Amino acid sequence: MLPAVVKLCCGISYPHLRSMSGLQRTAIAALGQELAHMQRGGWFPLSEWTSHMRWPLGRDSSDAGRGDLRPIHLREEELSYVRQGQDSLKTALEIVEDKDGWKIEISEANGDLIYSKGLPGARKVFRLEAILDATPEELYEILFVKVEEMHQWNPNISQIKVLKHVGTETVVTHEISAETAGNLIGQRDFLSVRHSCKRDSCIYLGGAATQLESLPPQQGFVRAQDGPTCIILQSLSDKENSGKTHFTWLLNMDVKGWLPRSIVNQALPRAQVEFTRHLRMRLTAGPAQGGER
Ligand SMILES: CC(C)CCC[C@@H](C)[C@H]1CC[C@H]2[C@@H]3CC=C4C[C@@H](O)CC[C@]4(C)[C@H]3CC[C@]12C
Repeated sequence: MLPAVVKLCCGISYPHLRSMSGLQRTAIAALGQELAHMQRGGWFPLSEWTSHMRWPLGRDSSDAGRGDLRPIHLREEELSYVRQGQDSLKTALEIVEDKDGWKIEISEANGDLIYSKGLPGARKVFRLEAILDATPEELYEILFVKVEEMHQWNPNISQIKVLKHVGTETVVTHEISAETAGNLIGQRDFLSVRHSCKRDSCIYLGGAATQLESLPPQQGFVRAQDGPTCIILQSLSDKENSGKTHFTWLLNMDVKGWLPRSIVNQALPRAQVEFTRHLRMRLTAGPAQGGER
């Protein structure tokens, strides 16, 4: 019965589907994938993920500077990374947008503020709020598009590699933090799915730990987990702040290993302060090696 109904619906909607573009096409391709999956006997409730297709992929998300040509035949594995990315962003935004229970952890002389909050399970998350002298697009370029260059301007990161691109909004990355003098936690590696989404005057970056068969935990490294995490880049339009960005960053990290919680809870907000300091230096100095900003 269900396949017959689906066939009937497809017949009726075929002319409309042909004229669709951008996100609509991706959504339809995703639906096609799901139906194929169901047909192969791997049924799982559609509603579990269709809710994410509408959000946070808003009407603008297809144009984060990347045109309209999108792969419409995502493989199931790739689709799963897109879903993980969207889910991480959604979960992280829920944490950030819940106004209860935040307390100021660090207040910097330059106005940057870091708040913290305990989540169920005794984990503490940190939220940095800062104003940066760059547009959201410039920051998106530095933080997402050129993520592999991050070690050039941030000595706390020793390497970031993009292992997989899924469309233009989702990547799987392998990150290795540096063994720096001030870092009591020691070197870590991370395997993360990172997802971007543009809506109105905001660009959102989400991320969470993921798995990749070809990159199991590496010998000699403690694999930490970053996320669900997000960065919100909100364009400021008032007179004195025009061209600037309100930068919100939720750090939600399980550093793993055997470490006293008090050490971890001091190191994480400090890592945020450091990160922002280097980001500002990158903004004033431009890229480390040639090229235009
Ligand atoms: C304290 C120790 C364990 C870690 C210190 C380094 C931390 C601060 C580093 C390690 C990996 C880094 C992340 C690597 C990749 C991205 C994706 C990018 O789009 C936004 C920044 C973001 C999210 C980085 C934020 C800073 C980060 C979390």
